[in-house]
Amino acid sequence: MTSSTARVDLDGNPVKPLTICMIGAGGFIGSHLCEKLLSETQHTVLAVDVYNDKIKHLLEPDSLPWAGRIQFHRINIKNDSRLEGLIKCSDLTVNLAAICTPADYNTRPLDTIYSNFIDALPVVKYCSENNKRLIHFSTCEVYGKTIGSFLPQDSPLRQDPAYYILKEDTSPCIFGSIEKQRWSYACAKQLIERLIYAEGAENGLEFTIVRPFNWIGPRMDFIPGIDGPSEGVPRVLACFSNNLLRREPLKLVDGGQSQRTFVYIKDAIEAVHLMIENPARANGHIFNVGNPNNEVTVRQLAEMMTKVYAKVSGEDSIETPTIDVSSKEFYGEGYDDSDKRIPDMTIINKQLGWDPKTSLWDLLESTLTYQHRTYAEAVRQSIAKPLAN
Ligand SMILES: NC(=O)c1ccc[n+]([C@@H]2O[C@H](COP(=O)([O-])OP(=O)(O)OC[C@H]3O[C@@H](n4cnc5c(N)ncnc54)[C@H](O)[C@@H]3O)[C@@H](O)[C@H]2O)c1
Ligand SMILES: O=c1ccn([C@@H]2O[C@H](COP(=O)(O)OP(=O)(O)O[C@H]3OC[C@@H](O)[C@H](O)[C@H]3O)[C@@H](O)[C@H]2O)c(=O)[nH]1
Repeated sequence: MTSSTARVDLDGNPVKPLTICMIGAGGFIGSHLCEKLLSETQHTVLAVDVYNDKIKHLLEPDSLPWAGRIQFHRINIKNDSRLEGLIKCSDLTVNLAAICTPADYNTRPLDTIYSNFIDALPVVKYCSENNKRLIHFSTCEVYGKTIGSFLPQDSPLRQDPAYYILKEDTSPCIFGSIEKQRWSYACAKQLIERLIYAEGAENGLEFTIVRPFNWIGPRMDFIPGIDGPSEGVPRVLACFSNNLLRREPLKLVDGGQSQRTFVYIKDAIEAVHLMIENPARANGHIFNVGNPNNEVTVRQLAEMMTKVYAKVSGEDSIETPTIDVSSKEFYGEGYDDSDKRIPDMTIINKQLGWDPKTSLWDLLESTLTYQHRTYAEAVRQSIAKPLAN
């Protein structure tokens, strides 16, 4: 539903309709952000991406209530002179474009570094030179490993939040050695954060940096062999969904001992919406966006997804629901992992009053219902095909 009433910001001031240049709009987060902005605001989106499959439902047909408020520009930001013009005619640029799947970090480190640092440079430059506001997507991976992970296994300090909670303004960024190429992504993201921060300090760039902590939900990544390459390795939600759809054991990398906090995409998009409409509260800040209450080990995530999938599909789970696999076998040489990621929420709570709401069980239930509806039949057919030939 398109809102017709005047919107107000958190301080009661009217929000005027903005033109937003959204780079990477065709991806997982971009598709949800486009949906939100089109259905609940009067803002206009200039959607930039090389793909538009995930936002096709927003672009066609012309009779959609928001027709005229979204334009798709098929642009590769690596080499397209149209980008500056789009940034110039927008009030705000949101940059989501990146290679951001861990399977690429150690196997395509050059592409990863170029995508996350070099390709983002012109975006920052055009915003700074044209006095345009920038919301840039970084990552929780900039924190790397926790301080606690370097303590002896039996140290009581490991239980002390001071050794593991990740705070925007005080936590260090702790990466592995250079040959652990996993950190190519985090390091590139860290450097672009530092560059944006410096543009703010020296040239007055109005910026906000977002550090997402494992946002998950419908349309995340792809199902290998269905809407992505058969040999592709997406992020964990899609890997486990693929295993469940194919009735294969879920693969636990190095025993699935790493811990993550997962936040529902729809909760997280609320936070970005608040940043967009409250520049006075968001400018100059780096925000963790995650759900500290949804922490699990990867093994626990696998177990919960198995239970939820059985419920939503009506199929019993297989006899051996998980198997262990080494990280070398799964990701190849140079993989390394973040041990634990709990976001401190003080800053976003104080500035924007935002809190995540959805429990892990509930967000998995709605997400796996979507995965089942969207993919179960296609997977069934792809499994049946080789037998028929
Ligand atoms: N999803 C998460 O939990 C998460 C966590 C941490 C950080 N992030 C960051 O958020 C951003 C968006 O992530 P996502 O999960 O939506 O990923 P995604 O891969 O679904 O979306 C990224 C989009 O950028 C586009 N893109 C990449 N390079 C481009 C280029 N050169 N020109 C034009 N378009 C290009 C891709 O086609 C894709 O549609 C990324 O910067 C990522 O690093 C996401
Ligand atoms: O099939 C799988 C896939 C993944 N995993 C494990 O599950 C954990 C989470 O894996 P993800 O693929 O979601 O990736 P990570 O959480 O490590 O990094 C992500 O976090 C933040 C973003 O910047 C990126 O989207 C991505 O780098 C890792 O410990 C990984 O080793 C499995 O055990 N099995």
